[in-house]
Amino acid sequence: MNENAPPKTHQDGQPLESFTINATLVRLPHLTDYLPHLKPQTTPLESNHFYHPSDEFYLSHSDVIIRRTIYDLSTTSLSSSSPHLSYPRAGPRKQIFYNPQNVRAAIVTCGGLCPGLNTVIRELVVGLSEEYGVPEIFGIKAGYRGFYSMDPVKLDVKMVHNWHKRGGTVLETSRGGFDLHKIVNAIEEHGYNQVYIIGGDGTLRGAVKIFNEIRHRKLHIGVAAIPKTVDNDVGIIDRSFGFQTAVEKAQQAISAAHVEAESAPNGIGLVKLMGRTTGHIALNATLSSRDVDCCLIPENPFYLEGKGGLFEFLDERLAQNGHAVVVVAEGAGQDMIPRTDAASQKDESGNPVFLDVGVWLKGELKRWWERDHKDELFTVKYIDPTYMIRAVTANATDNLYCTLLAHSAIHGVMAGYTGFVAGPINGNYAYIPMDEISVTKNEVNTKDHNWAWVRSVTTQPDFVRS
Ligand SMILES: Nc1ncnc2c1ncn2[C@@H]1O[C@H](COP(=O)(O)OP(=O)(O)OP(=O)(O)O)[C@@H](O)[C@H]1O
Ligand SMILES: O=P(O)(O)OC[C@H]1O[C@](O)(CO)[C@@H](O)[C@@H]1O
Ligand SMILES: [Mg+2]
Repeated sequence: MNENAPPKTHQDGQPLESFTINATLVRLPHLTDYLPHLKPQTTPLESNHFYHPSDEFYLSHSDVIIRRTIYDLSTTSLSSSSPHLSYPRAGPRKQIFYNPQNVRAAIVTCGGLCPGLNTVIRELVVGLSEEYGVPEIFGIKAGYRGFYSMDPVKLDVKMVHNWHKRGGTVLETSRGGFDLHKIVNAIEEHGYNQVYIIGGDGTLRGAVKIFNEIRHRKLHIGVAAIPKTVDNDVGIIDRSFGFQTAVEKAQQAISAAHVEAESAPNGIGLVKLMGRTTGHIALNATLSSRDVDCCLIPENPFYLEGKGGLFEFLDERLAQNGHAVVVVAEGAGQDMIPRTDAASQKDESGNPVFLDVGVWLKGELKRWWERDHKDELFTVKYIDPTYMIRAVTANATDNLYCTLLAHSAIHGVMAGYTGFVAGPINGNYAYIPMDEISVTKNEVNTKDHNWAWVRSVTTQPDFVRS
């Protein structure tokens, strides 16, 4: 028998040419779970003269998106134990669970800025007003705390018409201030019956609590979240909005670092990029730039001294090329930086406050050169673009993405779904239960091809001590 011959069957004995996946449909919470007498009505899209809905236009329970599309047939059991999950496909439903005329919608943005926030707000307002004829839409100011401590802003289509051309969030945002009972009481008191929450992992954890409390109180209020994180650290979805814009913006900093480094004897250009606990921005900016000699991310701890360390690598690179560019994600190397100020280790949301790895690394590089190469010229130019990569207008791709996210969320809430997140899975828009997505984390997989590609492009060490 030829052991190298390709197998004819996979693990379950099915022929490789045709196989069956046993997928489970993830159930989304629906208003009728706790309001069984709620009656549906026909969507106003039927009579919207811009639409000519056919049966294919509408989606139903049977339209699903399978989460996982990549399998190794020789090792994966397709039919049994581990469930292959599928999610409801996002889009308009023929039957909705609101009279749009009675909808009072609230929109809130929480956490850090991200390119595209204003586009999502704009499209929520435009979609609710123009597709469904919703008369009352309110913006909650300054994140979660705004529900109970500030007056809302009434939003209309005219007001938001050019918001997609602005960075930041016109509604303002903040960290901290999550008080569950005050928030849900305020939602009830203001009569909001649809709540759209735009935010990252922390925001999603808060949104789950809001949804659970609303369900506990059996209120006719739909809650949808739209995942926002410039770090791209939310799991399940393909990527988060604004991430690509941030990667694009980071190119300017890397190019400048490269020019500075090239223009000096033994020049090092050091760029710190956002990425609290994940290195997606640093990784993607490195791969798209190709000027980078070494990319340091939290998922792949590095060290400075000795064999296989950063200094040895840079020594060789400077000897070869006369310059080098290092990109470091803000969350990398934190365990090596001396920390003295115990008081400010958490921000208002409870996130760890990081020490400046760029400033620290610049100091370490200078100390190293002074120690080992005292008589040779050397310079480190440190560029920290921080907020410049996120406080910008979304690019065209992200603007389109934000538009589709907002419209997906509206269709889902109108259809009675609640406690869900709208997001793309394998290029198609799906509804994902909030509690499921809130516990996921999208980290850089240092075992996959992308990270190997970074290593082969930069030829940097793997920082595994031998
Ligand atoms: N576990 C939690 N339960 C309830 N609320 C939370 C929780 N974690 C964070 N929040 C609230 O969510 C809001 C945003 O959280 P955070 O500042 O962590 O930003 P984020 O949503 O993770 O976005 P990003 O990290 O992209 O800036 C804050 O108001 C915070 O108080
Ligand atoms: O200074 P702020 O607004 O708290 O935000 C900084 C953090 O927010 C993010 O942009 C998103 O989590 C991180 O990359 C960064 O650490
Ligand atoms: Mg976060």
